[in-house]
Amino acid sequence: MAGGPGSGKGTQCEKVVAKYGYTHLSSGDLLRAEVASGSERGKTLQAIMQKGELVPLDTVLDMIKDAMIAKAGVSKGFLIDGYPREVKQGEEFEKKIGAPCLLLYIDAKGETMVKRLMKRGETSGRADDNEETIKKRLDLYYKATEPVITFYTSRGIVRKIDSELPVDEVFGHVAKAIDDLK
Ligand SMILES: Nc1ncnc2c1ncn2[C@@H]1O[C@H](COP(=O)(O)OP(=O)(O)O)[C@@H](O)[C@H]1O
Ligand SMILES: Nc1ncnc2c1ncn2[C@H]1C[C@H](O)[C@@H](COP(=O)(O)OP(=O)(O)O)O1
Ligand SMILES: [Mg+2]
Repeated sequence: MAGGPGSGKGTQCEKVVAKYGYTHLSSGDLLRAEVASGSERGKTLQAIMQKGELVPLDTVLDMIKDAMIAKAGVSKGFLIDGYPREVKQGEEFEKKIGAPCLLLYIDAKGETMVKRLMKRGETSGRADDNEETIKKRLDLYYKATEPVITFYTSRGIVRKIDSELPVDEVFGHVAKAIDDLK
């Protein structure tokens, strides 16, 4: 699942898991867990995330790969949230793991994403949900992540979902895209 910061990826992933039972792997959650562990590596990651930048490709890909291996025997399928964030990440994923069958592109306007993140920041406790970092994350999204969507569009696996709608309506479209796979 791809989309800008605050577009609603996490919200939709939770609903997909409830309905389909896929294994949800969020690169952001994996990174925040490493930060919460208090490790040296976590400290380095925290500094990068607080600035709204991308962490090194190898770090995040290794984390996803390890999480996938841990669940490989019992998973009904993997729902990956927040990865790839740049074309190179997609290429490396395919070399090391495999090709995705569907890319759900959760699309909201820039101003909507900013509003949602400012609101989320009131309670999230996330170091990156502040005005300055949000702006940087959004810029980086347009620069680095939108090309990922173009790349997979040329493969014919992208389903673009309008995320300006209420959560349940967005989910209706997400579920339709997943059901169309079957
Ligand atoms: N369709 C929607 N309409 C209104 N608010 C939404 C919608 N989807 C998500 N939100 C809210 O926007 C914020 C960001 O959503 P989240 O799922 O955390 O996005 P992401 O994981 O893409 O950053 C959350 O506070 C969430 O409750
Ligand atoms: N695939 C990836 N590559 C590099 N950095 C990543 C990454 N996924 C997450 N990060 C880092 C940088 C992001 O700004 C931060 C938060 O990610 P996130 O939780 O997926 O954000 P959001 O759900 O708000 O879009 O973690
Ligand atoms: Mg999220």
